[in-house]
Amino acid sequence: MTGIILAGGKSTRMGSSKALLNIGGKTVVQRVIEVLQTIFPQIIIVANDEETYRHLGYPIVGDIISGYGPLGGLHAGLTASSSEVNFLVACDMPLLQPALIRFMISQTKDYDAVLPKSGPYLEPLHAVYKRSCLPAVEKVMAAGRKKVTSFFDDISINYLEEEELVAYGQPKRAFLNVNTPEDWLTVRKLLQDLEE
Ligand SMILES: Nc1nc2c(ncn2[C@@H]2O[C@H](COP(=O)(O)OP(=O)(O)OP(=O)(O)O)[C@@H](O)[C@H]2O)c(=O)[nH]1
Repeated sequence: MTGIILAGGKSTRMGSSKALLNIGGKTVVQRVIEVLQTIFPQIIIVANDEETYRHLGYPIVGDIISGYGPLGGLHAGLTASSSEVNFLVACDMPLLQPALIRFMISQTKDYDAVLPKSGPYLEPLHAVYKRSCLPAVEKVMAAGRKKVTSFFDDISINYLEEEELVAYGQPKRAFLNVNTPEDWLTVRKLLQDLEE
């Protein structure tokens, strides 16, 4: 199994790289890696500025087709991966929970993807995608479609409701991501409280 970290974004709303925000001596992306390391023998970082992430010591691949946002990152990650089962995660989710991820992985049988829900919302950047998704991803990208969900009609998906997920952790907290300086204030406080 492989953990694929998406780190090819622009962090426009934050104004500086979200992945490199530091709290307690650890950056946000280091916190993502710390959790993935406990589960995945392989980790791939999909980023377009290799230098920023080289210090982390994991393989870095760039988008093969740029300008497609997280969908392009998924495409590059699945193409580089040698695993059937892949967990895709954004680089800005520092509160990941291993038990939740393990549960999601255990639900992959007979499906191309496992998508958790938070209330009515899908969490496509905290989801399992098998390599079997690649043809569908390539097809929508060839048609110029950029939404990360645009290939979902062409694959089989196991949707996991929040009610199922709460047995394995606190999904709302695990899905928290840091888009703006205000988000960072909230998440940083949460991390501080958890680590006190
Ligand atoms: N590989 C890759 N990852 C991307 C790309 N765009 C966004 N991501 C990643 O996808 C996740 C979600 O990205 P967003 O928060 O929607 O976008 P962002 O560009 O990082 O931030 P904003 O500029 O503020 O919208 C983050 O982990 C990003 O690093 C891309 O074009 N390629």
